[in-house]
Amino acid sequence: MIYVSRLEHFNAAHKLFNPNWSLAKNKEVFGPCANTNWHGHNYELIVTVKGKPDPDTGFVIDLKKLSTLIRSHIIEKVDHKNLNLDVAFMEDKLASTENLVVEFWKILEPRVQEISNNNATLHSLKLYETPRNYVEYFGE
Ligand SMILES: Nc1nc2c(c(=O)[nH]1)N=C([C@H](O)[C@H](O)COP(=O)(O)OP(=O)(O)OP(=O)(O)O)CN2
Repeated sequence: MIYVSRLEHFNAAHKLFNPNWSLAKNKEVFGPCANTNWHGHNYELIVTVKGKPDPDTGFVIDLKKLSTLIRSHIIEKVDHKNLNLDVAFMEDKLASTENLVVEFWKILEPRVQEISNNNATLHSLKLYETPRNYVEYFGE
C-alpha cells in the first residue's frame, strides 16, 4: 500500500462562538478566538490517499486530478471567506479546525474514489490552523 499526499492552502476568517452561551462565557472559554469582529488564519490542508500503483500509469492517483478536486470542492468555497457566514457546509457548526476537517472528509471521500476509478481511497486529512496547531482525521 502506498500513501500519496497533496498540500493545498487557504486563508479564511472566523470566530469561535457558541450561540447557546452568553458573550461573557464565549470569551471565557474561547478567549481572543471569540473576538466579535473575527480573526483570520492561513490554513494548510494535507490530503492523503492510499492505494496500489496502477500498472499502466505508475500512479495511485493522478495528483493533478486530486489537486483539482480539492480546489474545486473545498478551496474555492473557503478561501478568502468567513467560515461562520459564507460557507454553506459550516452553517450551524462551530468553526473549529476539528469541525472543518470532518466536513472536508464528507466532501472528499466519495470523490477520491470516483476520480481514481476506485484505485485509491481517502486515508487522512491533516489541517493546520496555525503553524503550531493542527488536527488529523481518519474518518472514524
Ligand atoms: N481544539 C482546538 N483548539 C483551538 C482551536 C481549534 O480549532 N481547535 N482554535 C483556536 C483559535 O482559532 C485560535 O485562533 C488559534 O490561534 P492561536 O492561539 O493564535 O494559535 P497558536 O497557538 O499557534 O499561537 P501562539 O502564538 O503559539 O499562541 C484555539 N484553540
